[in-house]
Amino acid sequence: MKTLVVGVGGVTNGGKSTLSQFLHLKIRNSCIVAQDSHFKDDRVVPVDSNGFKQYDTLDALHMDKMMIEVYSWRRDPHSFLRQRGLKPKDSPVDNEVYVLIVEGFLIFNHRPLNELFDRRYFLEIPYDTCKKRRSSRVYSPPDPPGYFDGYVWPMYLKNRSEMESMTSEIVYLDGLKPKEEVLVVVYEDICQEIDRLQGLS
Ligand SMILES: Nc1ncnc2c1ncn2[C@@H]1O[C@H](COP(=O)(O)OP(=O)(O)O)[C@@H](O)[C@H]1O
Ligand SMILES: NC(=O)c1ccc[n+]([C@@H]2O[C@H](COP(=O)(O)O)[C@@H](O)[C@H]2O)c1
Repeated sequence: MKTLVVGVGGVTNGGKSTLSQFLHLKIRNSCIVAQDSHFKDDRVVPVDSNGFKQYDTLDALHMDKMMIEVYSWRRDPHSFLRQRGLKPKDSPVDNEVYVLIVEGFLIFNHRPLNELFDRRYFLEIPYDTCKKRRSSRVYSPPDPPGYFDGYVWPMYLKNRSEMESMTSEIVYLDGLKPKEEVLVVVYEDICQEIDRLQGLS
């Protein structure tokens, strides 16, 4: 049995979930761990000096719990899939590749997680598109007025430069391109890697 850990990072509303869901549907024996599911309770997320809730930092996330999930997959991907109600497909020969797709806006900023990736993709879109997409999304709690300009975008720039100082092996993807185009590029790249792991190329 072989494993492949794929990171789908990027700016908020860059298209991470869309890409990850597509990959999961297309790649056998794959599953998703999403950083979004690991936000701390709103009551414990502190407010900054401008009165904005500090959601866009690693401190707002239960990274310890997220790591436990990833380690649990690594220990036994087959059981992990079963526990999630997915049906693992075994190949007759013992070279099945299990693929973990980890998606989230700060996955490459957390060193212990960043170290585990075999492939890193990062979706980027410009400020105005990001602001527009974000304005039609409802978070819990919803963004207060001025949150994007006063907090989210400045934090994105800060987190991105921190990420770039930590790792260089990132494939940047243009999230303005049609979904199908983005999806097919990444899918083919991963398929090539799976073939390589299976000794098929
Ligand atoms: N390539 C794309 N072109 C146009 N819209 C997109 C594209 N990818 C995603 N979207 C749209 O942008 C919004 C955010 O996408 P989503 O995948 O949820 O982003 P993220 O997980 O990065 O926050 C959704 O409405 C989605 O349909
Ligand atoms: N899911 C939550 O509990 C929650 C709450 C408030 C803000 N957010 C926002 O989620 C964003 C990250 O997720 P996306 O990359 O999917 O947009 C952050 O910019 C953060 O401000 C999430």
